[in-house]
Amino acid sequence: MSSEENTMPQVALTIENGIARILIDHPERHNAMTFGMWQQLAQHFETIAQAPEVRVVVLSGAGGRAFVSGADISEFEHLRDSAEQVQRYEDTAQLALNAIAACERPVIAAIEGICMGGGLGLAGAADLRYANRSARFRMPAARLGVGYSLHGVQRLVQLIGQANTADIFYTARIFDAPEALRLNFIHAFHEDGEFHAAIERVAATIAGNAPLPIRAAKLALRTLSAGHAIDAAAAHAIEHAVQACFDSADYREGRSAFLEKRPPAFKGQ
Ligand SMILES: C/C=C/C(=O)SCCNC(=O)CCNC(=O)[C@H](O)C(C)(C)COP(=O)(O)OP(=O)(O)OC[C@H]1O[C@@H](n2cnc3c(N)ncnc32)[C@H](O)[C@@H]1OP(=O)(O)O
Repeated sequence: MSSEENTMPQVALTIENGIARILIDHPERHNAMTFGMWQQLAQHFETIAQAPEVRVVVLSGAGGRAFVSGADISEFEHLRDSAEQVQRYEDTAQLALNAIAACERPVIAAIEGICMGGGLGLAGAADLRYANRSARFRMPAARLGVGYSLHGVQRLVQLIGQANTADIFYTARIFDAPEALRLNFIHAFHEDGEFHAAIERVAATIAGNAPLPIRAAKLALRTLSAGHAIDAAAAHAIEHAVQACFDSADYREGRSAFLEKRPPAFKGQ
């Protein structure tokens, strides 16, 4: 038995230098998400919500060959053989995906290798998606006979459009990183040997920027992507978040740093 086979599937969180790293760790199944892993993922976002020092979250897969290969199919027999069980599973996965979308800090999906099924959903819930050149993408629902939730389809439509979503769903074909970029699913891909450094650079850049304007922008983006008219309460919440930027010490720091030709040091206040 290899050391990989001894690992317990888990989702691990570490926080260091303003960067929260969430590692999907189930490499012997290409980081397939078990029911327990969806629960752990949601819990980590609760921890992050209570950790004001976090400026950015990086979501990645262990082992170097996969980001996430989707839901763990070996559990389907036990967890998805009645309508209630399917609903419970969907609700649990949805809770984790909503936690990513609702996180006030930007979430980066670092897609190294396989990104399929629920892995596409997971990456799609993040704010930013970067892949390595060897990454492979697929929406295999139609090859497996599994249904995909309305939210999941909606998120893909928002990212890659209705026609492309239909294409990748109906054909269930594998596509590569250049095509994922062309479809607008990812922002960029990097050569395999440069991938980790590229992720570190973007995470450090975001962590060094002022948190309040980022928070206000994420709130606005999230409200706009809800797909319905913005009501007065939502508009007020966004205006409030924008105003908080102008009232902040970081705003003064940003202006001073610019005028003094030095890098800014933001405190998130
Ligand atoms: C609402 C959301 C629903 C979903 O997400 S449903 C799941 C959607 N995902 C998939 O359908 C992907 C399934 N996996 C594959 O098609 C293949 O794997 C890959 C193309 C990703 C990789 O192929 P290769 O490199 O040949 O590896 P390998 O030998 O197939 O995989 C190594 C071990 O990993 C297990 N595994 C891979 N993906 C999953 C998964 N999603 N759930 C459970 N197990 C998985 C395999 O079975 C195998 O296991 P063993 O070594 O015992 O033969």
